[in-house]
Amino acid sequence: MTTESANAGSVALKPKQLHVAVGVIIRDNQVLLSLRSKQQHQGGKWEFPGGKVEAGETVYNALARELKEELAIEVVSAEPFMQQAFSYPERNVLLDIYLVTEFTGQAQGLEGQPLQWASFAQLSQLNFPDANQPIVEKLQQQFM
Ligand SMILES: Nc1nc2c([nH]c(=O)n2[C@H]2C[C@H](O)[C@@H](COP(=O)(O)OP(=O)(O)OP(=O)(O)O)O2)c(=O)[nH]1
Ligand SMILES: [Mg+2]
Repeated sequence: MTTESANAGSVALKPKQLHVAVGVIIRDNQVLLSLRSKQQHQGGKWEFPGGKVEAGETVYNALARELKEELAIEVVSAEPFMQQAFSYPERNVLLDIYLVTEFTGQAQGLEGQPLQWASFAQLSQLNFPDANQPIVEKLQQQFM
């Protein structure tokens, strides 16, 4: 059930929360990042690839679908890492973050987006959406 339908009919509607499946794709101690296009929300910033969970979809399935659509990779193995809620002035997000520890295929920016592999230390130097700060910190604590 989406947040919206769960709240349908209630008096005080909660702000809409967008559920997002996010993949921290790790290979050889590096993480795959994708540049959000200028037209997107939080455009021009680096992201961990992923996208919105659709109605009736598991987070894992959403993650696998998005990584195939955006990067042409097939998830073989992924595990939950953390959840991060964040309120931007214009929307509330719930990031459902998975570690993608095994995948097949060579990552390409299928939507024309630049990609880069970054070390865990390099993550501190890059511009991410504000919601990502705790994710970067936890990754650095765990993997550096
Ligand atoms: N994928 C991703 N989204 C993030 C991250 N950090 C962060 O705040 N977000 C936010 C930005 C967006 O508001 C939302 C993701 O939505 P999106 O619009 O990119 O989702 P999508 O891939 O389904 O995109 P679209 O087809 O609607 O263009 O989550 C992140 O690291 N990765
Ligand atoms: Mg996306």
